[in-house]
Amino acid sequence: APIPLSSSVEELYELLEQLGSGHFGVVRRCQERSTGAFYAAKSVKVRRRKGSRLGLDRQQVEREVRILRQLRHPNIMRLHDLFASTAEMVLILELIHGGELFDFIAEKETLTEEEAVPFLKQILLGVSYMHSCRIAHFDLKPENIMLFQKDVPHPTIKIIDFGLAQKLEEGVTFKSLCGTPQYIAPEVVHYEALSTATDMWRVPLRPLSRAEAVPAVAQHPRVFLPRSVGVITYILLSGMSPFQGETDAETLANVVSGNYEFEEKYFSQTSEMAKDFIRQLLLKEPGDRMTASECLVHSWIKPL
Ligand SMILES: Cc1ccc2c(c1)c1c3c(c(C)cc1n2CCCN)C(=O)NC3=O
Repeated sequence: APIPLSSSVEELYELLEQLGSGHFGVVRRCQERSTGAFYAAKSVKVRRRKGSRLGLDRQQVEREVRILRQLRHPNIMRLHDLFASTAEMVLILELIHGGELFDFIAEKETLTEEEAVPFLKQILLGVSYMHSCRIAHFDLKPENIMLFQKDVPHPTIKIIDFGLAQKLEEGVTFKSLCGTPQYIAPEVVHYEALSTATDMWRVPLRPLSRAEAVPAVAQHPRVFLPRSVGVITYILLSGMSPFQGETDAETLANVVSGNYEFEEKYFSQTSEMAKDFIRQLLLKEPGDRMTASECLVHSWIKPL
């Protein structure tokens, strides 16, 4: 019998329980029939017609796939297979068992510096690799940082969900919707040049809907570092968000003014090196922030 040109995902994979759903679509555990191996199947409804509101833009999903195909790093989830039909696309992804870093912190309240540094080092390795490929994630936040397994002494970090990622072409300015800026970076608010730093400046406000996305001009940036590693570090060590205000407006004002502090109540046990690491990231001027590689050799991350 002729080999079918394109088979449906169900022919090759048994779809199992739902693992999560959100703007990224629906994620289910699945098992490859031929090998018995388990994966995550992320199915995304794509628009049938240009103008329709339902589903995501096919180009956007195709961009995610193109980007995932370029990335091969132990701290970035792997794309295993892809199925596309007129109504939906199914990405077969590496199955990550340990859940979100966010939940892991929630269980522990806060992490000691000894626990936080190994996580941050892996995030930085994944981020610096992605940025060296000139790829910006544009939606990096604790929900998108998962643990490969969690009940092990040294959990492996996996960065997931490149649904909003962009390839920063050499010298090319591209306009892009900065997706859900759950963390409004100062440069976004002021419509200044965005870059990989913007990709990472992330202050966890309340989850905003995609509709609240702020159009942003992402320009060809110098590849430098994101503020969000600073924010994520602040949260890992204190359980608090540095710019959180009573209302989103207040949080935004704090973000734009760049004012935050190390409250004694939460930081009395924190080392000067850890605070210096955070200070060198939570800088308003994107160009002043450490780059990922600079972070990796900061005295707090790289012991002498
Ligand atoms: C065990 C488990 C539970 C929830 C999962 C996943 C795995 C998961 C996975 C992925 C994505 C993009 C989202 C996922 N979600 C949705 C929540 C992500 N923040 C993925 O790429 N591999 C996963 O295992």
